[in-house]
Amino acid sequence: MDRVLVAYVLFAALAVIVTHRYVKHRSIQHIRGPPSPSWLYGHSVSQSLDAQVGDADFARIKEYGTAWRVKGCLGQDILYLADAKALQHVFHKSGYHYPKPVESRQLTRQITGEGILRAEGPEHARHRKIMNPAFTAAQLRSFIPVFRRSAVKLSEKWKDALKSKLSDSERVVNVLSWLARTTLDVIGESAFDYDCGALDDAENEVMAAYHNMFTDSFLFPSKVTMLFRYMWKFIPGPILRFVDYLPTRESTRFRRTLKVINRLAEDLIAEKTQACLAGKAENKRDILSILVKANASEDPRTRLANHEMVAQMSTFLLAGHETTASSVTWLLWELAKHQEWQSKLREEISCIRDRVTARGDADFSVADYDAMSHMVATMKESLRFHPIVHTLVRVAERDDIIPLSKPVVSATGELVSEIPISSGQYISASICGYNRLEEVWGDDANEFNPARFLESKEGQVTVGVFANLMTFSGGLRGCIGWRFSILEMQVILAELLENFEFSIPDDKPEIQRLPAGLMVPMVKNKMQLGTQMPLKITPVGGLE
Ligand code: HEM
Repeated sequence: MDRVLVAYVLFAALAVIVTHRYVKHRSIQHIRGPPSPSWLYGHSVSQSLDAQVGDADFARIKEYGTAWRVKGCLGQDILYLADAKALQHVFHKSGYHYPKPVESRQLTRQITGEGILRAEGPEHARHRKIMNPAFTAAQLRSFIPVFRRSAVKLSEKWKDALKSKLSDSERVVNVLSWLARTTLDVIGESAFDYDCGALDDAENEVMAAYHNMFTDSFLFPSKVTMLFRYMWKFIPGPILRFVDYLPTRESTRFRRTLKVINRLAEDLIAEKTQACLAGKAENKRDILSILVKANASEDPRTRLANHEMVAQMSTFLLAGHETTASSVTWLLWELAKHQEWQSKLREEISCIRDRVTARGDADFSVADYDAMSHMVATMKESLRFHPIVHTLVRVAERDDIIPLSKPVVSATGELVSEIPISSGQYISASICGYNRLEEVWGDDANEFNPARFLESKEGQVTVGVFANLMTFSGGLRGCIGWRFSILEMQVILAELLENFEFSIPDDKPEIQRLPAGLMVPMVKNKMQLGTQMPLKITPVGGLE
């Protein structure tokens, strides 16, 4: 039965594709790109097996320039862009005319429900308007004690563990897993005023629901999965929803996760709504209380429905914990390799600590964290070097012309400084590619060098929300949580670097950047152990 259905869907899709190609008028055939290894799968298989995320894009930029053509399934042409002006056009200047394609929206719905990440156009604007009050500077400042509590707790857990671990090999910890537990506790408390308890219990329900979710569902998809996802664009929306219930690897995993998260979110929303109605939520600063209040004061026609509020919460839990944890993880790895920068950062933190003590304060303020200029520069450099969302996919809603900052050479040898495209054209924004462009970041763009961010950057085309990187994306769909994440990273890093030294373990594990939805670290030949970043930690000042 399943096979007959798949054959039917394949046939119908083929008919639509052929017709669509036939009437398509703006071809991007003149844009150069690597030869396709297979008509059926294009480059999808090789890309999903990337040993190091980004390497294929870096090589293509060298060969073809900052715009190139890659083949998807069934001969689909995908336009890859790393060019600053092109990205500015797509993400900043085109409003909602480059929505997310059906495949991304379907997967996002399965992971988070009908929340902001999936919404488009006026629906997205409505979500964003109600969520914005939860991300003001004043609101974020109020989260500092929450960030600090979890960072200090992590630090204490490590100190306790180290007391009994005296050999070098025993002092190696998987920093990614510890940081994911830390950031989950942070987002639980700041978003819901709820203690996820992840640092106290690695097996707790919420942590277990998310554990390895990206690798279980996105890493190394099968060829059938790739073809199946490609077909989604030809399936009417109401029918596509049935994908949620299929017994596939990813759908099963998403259902399991969302069931746990939705139950928790529903209980908490009911609790907060009651508190709000009873006038008991005035002093509450958590994101959910703010959303409930903002939603209550909205015109009923523009309010978020209950299922959208639930989806918002699963979005925060998901978008707000592994992202920051992974980014801090990559940064600590770089510091373990660049000991000179690590020492510099520690000296800087110590200097500011003296200033804080001299003025009689117990802890750093936002201004103190911002005064740690080497730390901020290192964060920018690490986010540039390791963008955990390495690619963003969009589809043109109408015919358009995409401008380029730097012309590319066409297949017939002409210089192309703008690319006409048809509605329906798939665009892949190479975030990792843009973040490494020599014309934007300098000749040493492929080296880790935080010093580049100590100098002011002038004349760049505006692209991203933070340090002009594409790491948090940009424009009206840029990451709403970027300031939250930056402040959280500052607090965690200051705490950890003040208390621990990080170094590469003696067996020098080879770290791979793998494409599992997010860019995840794994150790070569130890993939069965899941995502990990083993680093050796030593208390500052040595072991007691
Ligand atoms: C280093 C950490 C983070 C990175 C690299 C990151 C990156 C991104 C990127 C690239 C997008 C655009 C996604 C797309 O267009 O499909 C995005 C959107 C989003 N992020 Fe983040 N993010 C981070 C942390 C956070 C945190 C801490 C939160 C919440 C507290 C958050 C909440 C969101 C939300 C709600 C969206 C959807 C925004 C919209 O569509 O309007 N993110 N993020």
